[in-house]
Amino acid sequence: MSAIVVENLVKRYGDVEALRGISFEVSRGEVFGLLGPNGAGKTTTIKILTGLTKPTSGRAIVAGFDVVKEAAEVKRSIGWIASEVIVDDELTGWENLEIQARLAGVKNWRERAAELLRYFGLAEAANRLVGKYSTGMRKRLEVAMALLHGPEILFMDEPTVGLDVGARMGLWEVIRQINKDFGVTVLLTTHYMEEAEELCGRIAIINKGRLVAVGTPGELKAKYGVDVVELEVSKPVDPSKLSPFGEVVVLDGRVVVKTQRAEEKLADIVKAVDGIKSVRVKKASLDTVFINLTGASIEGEHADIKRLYARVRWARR
Ligand SMILES: Nc1ncnc2c1ncn2[C@@H]1O[C@H](COP(=O)(O)OP(=O)(O)OP(=O)(O)O)[C@@H](O)[C@H]1O
Repeated sequence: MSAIVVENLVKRYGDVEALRGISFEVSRGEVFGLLGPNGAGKTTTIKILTGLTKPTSGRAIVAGFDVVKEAAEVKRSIGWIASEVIVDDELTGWENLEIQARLAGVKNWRERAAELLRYFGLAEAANRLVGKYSTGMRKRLEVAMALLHGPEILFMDEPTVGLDVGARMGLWEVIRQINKDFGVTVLLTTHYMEEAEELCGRIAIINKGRLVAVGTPGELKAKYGVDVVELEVSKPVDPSKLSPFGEVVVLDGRVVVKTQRAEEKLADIVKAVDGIKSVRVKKASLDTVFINLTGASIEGEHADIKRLYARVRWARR
């Protein structure tokens, strides 16, 4: 049986059509990634699947239960980790787990909490204030809290945003381990292609509320991979000068040329354009699949920090 079935999901917020009819399935035991540029509808999808908001139309079945008609059963079957901080710094790890147990109504939680703390290497730190934990320890505690009631499916909305490289890779390892050891199905959203490629068996790419591709990283690269030449320009560009080299997308201050064997064409491409400030060539990869399908470039670290602050502000509202 599938862990998640999404059928023609539509979500409107007033005039904004956040989801325009998306459908996909996630098998039990999969690590499945939802990828898409800002505003694509990733968070909206997760909110519907976790029962935080209702779809305008369409249907979603999570762990065998309808997200609208059987919301309580869905809640019991899933765990949810947001990118914004959910642990309380002024409590110990153990106390955080206790609060989670009470919120989720977990009986006999003490044994399970002790087992999870051991599993995540936090047993010795259990009675220390979380404010004194390292980032990696906090993340492991968050995962322990989400697993306390024994969910079948774990939803993670941009789980590694704002983490440094070490903590990010540590969390990847945790996700792989819990998937293997507990058989938990994971649906995560991410902006990082590397993360999707490292972790996800299959990936769905969403753009402007529509699902534009789904498959394993290998399948997506074989089907949609292109070389991308990205030019940063100081003057407007006439796209017809670049069209002999491939498909041209003109963005704000940037031009993207989607092509094959980019290295052979680079000299001619550069000659055809005035006012080039910088040139970047990306060989076919999941990055270029994403650019090809969404026209969006991948966000850099700077944008990442801005996103994190925006999310923390949002979480505090
Ligand atoms: N509560 C809301 N009210 C009105 N519009 C909303 C609301 N929540 C989301 N939207 C809009 O719906 C669209 C999809 O948003 P969503 O947060 O699902 O995208 P996302 O892919 O998660 O983006 P991001 O990566 O930036 O978080 C956006 O246009 C957004 O502005």
